Amino acid sequence: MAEILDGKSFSNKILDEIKDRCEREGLKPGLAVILVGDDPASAVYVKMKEKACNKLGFLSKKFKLPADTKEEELINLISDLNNDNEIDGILLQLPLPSHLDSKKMLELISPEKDVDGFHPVNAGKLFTGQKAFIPCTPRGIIELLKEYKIKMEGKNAVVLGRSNIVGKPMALLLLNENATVTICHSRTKNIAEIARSADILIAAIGKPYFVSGDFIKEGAVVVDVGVNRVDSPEEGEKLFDKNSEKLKKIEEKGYVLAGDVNFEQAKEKASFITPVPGGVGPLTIAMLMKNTLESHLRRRGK
Ligand SMILES: Nc1nc(=O)c2c([nH]1)NC[C@@H]1CN(c3ccc(C(=O)N[C@@H](CCC(=O)O)C(=O)O)cc3)C=[N+]21
Repeated sequence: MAEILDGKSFSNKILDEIKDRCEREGLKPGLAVILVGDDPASAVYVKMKEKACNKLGFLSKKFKLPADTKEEELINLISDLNNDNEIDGILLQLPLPSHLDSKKMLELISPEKDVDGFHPVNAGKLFTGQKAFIPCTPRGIIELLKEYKIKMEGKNAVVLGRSNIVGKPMALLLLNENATVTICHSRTKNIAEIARSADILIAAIGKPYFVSGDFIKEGAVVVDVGVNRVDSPEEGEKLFDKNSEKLKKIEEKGYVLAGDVNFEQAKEKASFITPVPGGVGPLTIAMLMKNTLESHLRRRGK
């Protein structure tokens, strides 16, 4: 039976440390969050980022733009924020409505304020091993593994998923920690078999419960990045056990979060596992705050 990697408690510890430091040193980092359109999940995430800012005493500026925002308006806002001295971090919440080109918009954010680490300059610096803003989710996972003293050096790490936001930077960070890294994706053959070779398995594919128990080697460390919303009872019945709490949640809340990993099956084989919710998600927010503090310090030459 696996030990839980408690991302929620660890992220609270990180947030407390940031808060203490800001109070001690009289720091007030500023984060701007841009939300375009009215995707309900995005609204929830943006609210969580605002809450974290308030808790830490950060300056928080939120920009809620309508779904039909013109490219030019977004360009102007990003440009204003690049020049706003109170702002240390700019986060453009993804996904954007389809008429806006997210690659193009992300490139307009000053790399010095790119606390998401999505700008090609930061991605390139990570690639070449220079100091850079590291994308929050993979950074949080590395810190979580270190917190639990999980050795990465020489271990077989398998990353499921190859996105620019999680999979690719995750693989590079594990490589930096001297793991032997394999990346699997939608065209990979024998994905379960490759996953079973993993000492450390990172699931970042975005399909609820894709990773079943037979993807997992006995004693593996399993990190679940999935935050899939399951909102129909029919889909819930296919995924979860009849008497699962998750089925009740769909009725109560209208949806429930499911990871990429079938937690009930995986926990029987893994040595450590992250839950969903309460695992990687909260760490993403904590790392965003950490990146924003670091940006603030750097911009002030500290
Ligand atoms: N520019 C940009 N940067 C992002 O970092 C970004 C983004 N766009 N778009 C969407 C994804 C998703 N994301 C999450 C953050 C926190 C939780 C989180 O804290 N989840 C809680 C539960 C939240 C709930 O109940 O819905 C948990 O897992 O315990 C999840 C997901 C950041 N993202």
